[in-house]
Amino acid sequence: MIEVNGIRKKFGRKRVLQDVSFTAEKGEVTCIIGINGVGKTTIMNAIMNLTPLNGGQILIDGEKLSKKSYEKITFIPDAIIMQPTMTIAEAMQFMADFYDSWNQERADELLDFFKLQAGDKINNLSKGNRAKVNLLLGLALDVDYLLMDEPFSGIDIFSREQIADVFTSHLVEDRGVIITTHEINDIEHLIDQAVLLDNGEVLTQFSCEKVREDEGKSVVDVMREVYQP
Ligand SMILES: Nc1ncnc2c1ncn2[C@@H]1O[C@H](COP(=O)(O)OP(=O)(O)OP(=O)(O)O)[C@@H](O)[C@H]1O
Repeated sequence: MIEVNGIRKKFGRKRVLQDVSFTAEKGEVTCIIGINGVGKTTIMNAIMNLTPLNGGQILIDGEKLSKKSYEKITFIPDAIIMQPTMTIAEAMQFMADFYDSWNQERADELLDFFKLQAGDKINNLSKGNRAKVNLLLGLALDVDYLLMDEPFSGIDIFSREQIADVFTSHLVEDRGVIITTHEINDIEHLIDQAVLLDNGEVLTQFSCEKVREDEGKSVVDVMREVYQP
């Protein structure tokens, strides 16, 4: 489990995270929801230990963040970081050379799943296919937790559906996934836990299935109540 306990972050005088706490379990997709600029990326960076905090702490499976955390967790940014002149096969080879946790079998399966051609140059791919390659490179790592910043942003409906399908497939399996979004509509069906952020604070965290079953509400219904009381 990833436990975010009361984290605080200031940039200069600006308080971006006031007191943020939530948990993300293995085998679940946890979605951090909030408008632009609310601090979602800052939270992801904090979990990856890429930004110093002004308070609070983050535990992964009960342990404080350290270099060892990177064996358990990976961050999939919202844009591909590979050289655009590389082919998909070259990008996969680069990852295989760099990461011990690279799982070639899963990478080949993902290539198939997303109907990508290994010989295609990243430069020549559509935005949707680039997003799929980006996801492939992250999902092919054998790590327990995957962090993704806005994986559906600016992608056409068909690519979005294919990307959504991977979350419910064995390719994500029992791993823990944290995604951020400011646009919940298309992905509501694949998230297990929702964390609603505003003004640098978590307004509420809830199980989407539980509110659906107990109260007959969708995530958007809860968002309306919380953001527009
Ligand atoms: N390195 C930085 N220096 C100064 N301010 C920063 C820095 N990084 C982020 N901020 C500010 O912190 C706030 C939160 O930024 P963050 O990128 O975490 O928001 P976000 O919720 O991910 O936004 P978006 O949905 O637009 O990606 C913003 O007001 C941003 O301008």
